[in-house]
Amino acid sequence: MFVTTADPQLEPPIITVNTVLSLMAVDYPAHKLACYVSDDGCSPLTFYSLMEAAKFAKLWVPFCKKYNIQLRAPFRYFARNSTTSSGEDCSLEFQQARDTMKDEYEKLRRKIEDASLGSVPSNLSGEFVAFSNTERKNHPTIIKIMLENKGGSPDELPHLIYISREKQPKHPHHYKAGAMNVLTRVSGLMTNAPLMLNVDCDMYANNPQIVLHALCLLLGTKYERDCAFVQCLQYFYDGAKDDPFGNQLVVRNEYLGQGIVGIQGPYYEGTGCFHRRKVIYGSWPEDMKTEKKSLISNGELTKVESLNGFGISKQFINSVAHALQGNSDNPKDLWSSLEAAYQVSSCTYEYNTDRGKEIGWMYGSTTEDILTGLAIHTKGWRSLCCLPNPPAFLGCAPSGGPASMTQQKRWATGLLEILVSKRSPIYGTLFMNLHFRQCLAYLWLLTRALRSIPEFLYALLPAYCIMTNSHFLPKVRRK
Ligand SMILES: O=c1ccn([C@@H]2O[C@H](COP(=O)(O)OP(=O)(O)O[C@H]3O[C@H](CO)[C@@H](O)[C@H](O)[C@H]3O)[C@@H](O)[C@H]2O)c(=O)[nH]1
Ligand SMILES: [Mn+2]
Repeated sequence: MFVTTADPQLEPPIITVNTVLSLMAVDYPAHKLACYVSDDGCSPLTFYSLMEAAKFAKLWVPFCKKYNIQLRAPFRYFARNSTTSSGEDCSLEFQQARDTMKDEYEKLRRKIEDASLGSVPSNLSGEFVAFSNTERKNHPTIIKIMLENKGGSPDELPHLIYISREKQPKHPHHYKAGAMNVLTRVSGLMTNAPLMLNVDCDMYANNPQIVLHALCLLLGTKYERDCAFVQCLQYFYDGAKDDPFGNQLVVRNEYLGQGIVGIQGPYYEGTGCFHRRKVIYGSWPEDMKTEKKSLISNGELTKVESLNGFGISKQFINSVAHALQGNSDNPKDLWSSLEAAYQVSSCTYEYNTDRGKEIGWMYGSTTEDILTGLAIHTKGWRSLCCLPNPPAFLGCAPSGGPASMTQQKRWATGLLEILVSKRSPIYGTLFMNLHFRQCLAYLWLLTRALRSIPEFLYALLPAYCIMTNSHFLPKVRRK
């Protein structure tokens, strides 16, 4: 489970903390889960908040599981009116536990708030030493194992790991796609799960059974090739009524998103998505039939050319071999892979590899999600849509004009970049395995910026007609 955050000002740590808590508490055996938080802001505040959250999680997760709480992001759970909702335990014991939990959450919230007002921790010592003399865009890698699941007691929590990848002004960091690639490598070394869920820091898990739902889809298909990833369509909480800024993606989700399920499947939307690790490592659907035995012998990648893209870390390449073979090779403890994890998070690790071009999260567009999904569909993979009730994840859409406009501009630019790049869907249909109708669905999305011209002219038309006293619609005739 990957959570990305980039800026503690724009994305307040309390929101990230809630997302992490909701993920830590999902209904799934905890020793099979690990939560990795990527912090592109290299912020001691984010780290401090997570440290406090890890302590709170030890109370919160058992509480949620014991009383089968449905909403496991505390800020949303406690924001509802204080009377118990239907289906919830009414016993005195539960009420007391709930009140204690509310107090504890309030303490956590206050600590984080105080920390963001003052500069906490005031002296960067102890756990925080790594953050001294760091700048947002110029600092070495910081990896902190915050919780480790030793696989013993049933009450244990998933692993929780904090990563702030190395950044240097001279080296491109590729924004979120870069962060996702580092997360993929580090998690490959540490836990190497065959499936990866990624969410934005402001998207909490709203349905505690979501992992089970997604697994049913991923494992329920007859052939793996039928499903490269499972996308839970984006829904938002407290969105503005009637979506005046169009950023709740109603059309994309309700109509197009569900419509293309019948072709090759939904777009990858950047959040709320379960990916197969193999697919991210560049597997083709055909590989699933032949198992690609030649690539691997004794669990080691053999062909030199197949190493391209995975870099120089031997330990990482081994983990890739296991992932491609479908073996689980959970390393015994997280600490043993820490050194290699630092190596693969360096900003030069990807030089001379195919990362971002052939494998991993794709570089070259600010909407790396659509580009990555397109690259997967172009290889002939399908994807599936997961729409459980209640919705799987709920996110936060910008509620004001300027923020929405920045977001729309970024999306429009990113989509246009894909349209004119050599990875455009037209190329994918003509020369690769993208289905024709899927190509049309991508073109609808990618031409979004171009559509603004006729839309703008259409919007000007009424004003023009009023000024010139003409009309563009047929006149209603009255007798
Ligand atoms: O350098 C960066 C920039 C962003 N992010 C993270 O990426 C996510 C999405 O960024 P945001 O600025 O919030 O973009 P949105 O427009 O809200 O996100 C939508 O659009 C993005 C593509 O532009 C997708 O990646 C997202 O999943 C999708 O929800 C957030 O968790 C950020 O913390 C990073 O980790 N590093
Ligand atoms: Mn966002």
